[in-house]
Amino acid sequence: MTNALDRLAATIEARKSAAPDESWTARLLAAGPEKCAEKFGEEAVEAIIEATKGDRDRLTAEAADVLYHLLVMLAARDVSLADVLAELARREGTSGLDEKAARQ
Ligand SMILES: N=c1c2ncn([C@@H]3O[C@H](COP(=O)(O)OP(=O)(O)OP(=O)(O)O)[C@@H](O)[C@H]3O)c2ncn1[C@@H]1O[C@H](COP(=O)(O)O)[C@@H](O)[C@H]1O
Repeated sequence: MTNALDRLAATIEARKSAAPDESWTARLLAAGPEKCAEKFGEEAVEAIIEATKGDRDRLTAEAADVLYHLLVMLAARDVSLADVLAELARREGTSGLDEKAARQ
């Protein structure tokens, strides 16, 4: 059984071969990775604004936009949701402080 995020990632992957006039995702992917990254940034800023205001429903909606646009940006660079989940799994059981030290 798949969850909504898995299904969304599969839909986005399938849109790589869809016509841009039939799908928003296909249009975004056709515009290139830089445009996908720009849209992700815009949606992230909108989520930040709602987080500072404190309206739960609006933040929830913006967070959904952020997740969608994150997956589109990753797909544009051929990074899969499975790749990201594997990286998160790798970090399980380690302290965030250890991870921070490893990056320095
Ligand atoms: N989750 C989403 C989703 N979230 C947001 N968006 C679209 O993202 C677009 C950008 O949002 P904006 O607020 O920036 O809208 P905008 O003002 O029209 O954009 P700009 O003119 O400012 O560039 C909007 O057109 C939204 O409809 C989404 N489009 C698609 N999905 C999912 O992707 C699936 C496939 O969609 P299609 O590829 O369109 O078939 C859908 O079934 C959904 O599950």
